[in-house]
Amino acid sequence: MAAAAKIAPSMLSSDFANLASEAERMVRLGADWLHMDVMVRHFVPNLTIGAPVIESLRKHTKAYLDCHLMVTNPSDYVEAFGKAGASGFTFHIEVARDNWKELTQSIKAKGMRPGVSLKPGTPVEDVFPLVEAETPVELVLVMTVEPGFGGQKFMPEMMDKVRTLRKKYPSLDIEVDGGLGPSTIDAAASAGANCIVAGSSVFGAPDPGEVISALRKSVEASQIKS
Ligand SMILES: O=C(CO)[C@@H](O)[C@H](O)COP(=O)(O)O
Ligand SMILES: [Fe+2]
Repeated sequence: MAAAAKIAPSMLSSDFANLASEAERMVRLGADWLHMDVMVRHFVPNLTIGAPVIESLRKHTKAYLDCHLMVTNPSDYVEAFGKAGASGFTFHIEVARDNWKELTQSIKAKGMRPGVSLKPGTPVEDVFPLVEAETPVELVLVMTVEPGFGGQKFMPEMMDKVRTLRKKYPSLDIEVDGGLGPSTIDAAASAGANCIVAGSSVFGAPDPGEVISALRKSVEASQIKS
């Protein structure tokens, strides 16, 4: 069975001063997940949010908090994110080549769904062992921009990675992140992505609900065709 469509507005593009009401607005407009970008000025040159913000937001929403950790030491964050109420914990393979097994197990032990992400320059084969492990990751996040900032241009050449993953793992959650919106969604959806992160295209739209439903329609239409 096809993995269900999950539309995940990236809260990086929201009004951080009103995070709880922005989250509530996204859920009301049809978001399935809320994508939370964690950056601490190493791995990427930007600074966003950490566990205290997840903990505060959790008090205001029951939504699935899809946490994308762009940090060099993800294992140091597992305990705090589990306690804070994160739902998914996605780390980068580039910084977890030696400890991904223990890391995945600890994420699960703390009650979160483990995911792995790969930067544009990282070959897709690098994540196969994690999907096939005894304790597997449950989501692969294919970066479609260089991580670090919202509002960048979608890299269509990353769709080969999505196609490869979808062919090999028919029911895996495959997430795409970076530059997704109404003009790029068909490429990602037809390649087989089912979890769609979208920041600037949702928050910058006059009608964010319309964008969320257009993203969902494209994923569902591609699934019917395949
Ligand atoms: O992880 C990242 C950036 O590193 C993303 O989640 C962005 O926040 C997506 O923003 P848009 O490209 O959709 O504006
Ligand atoms: Fe992200």
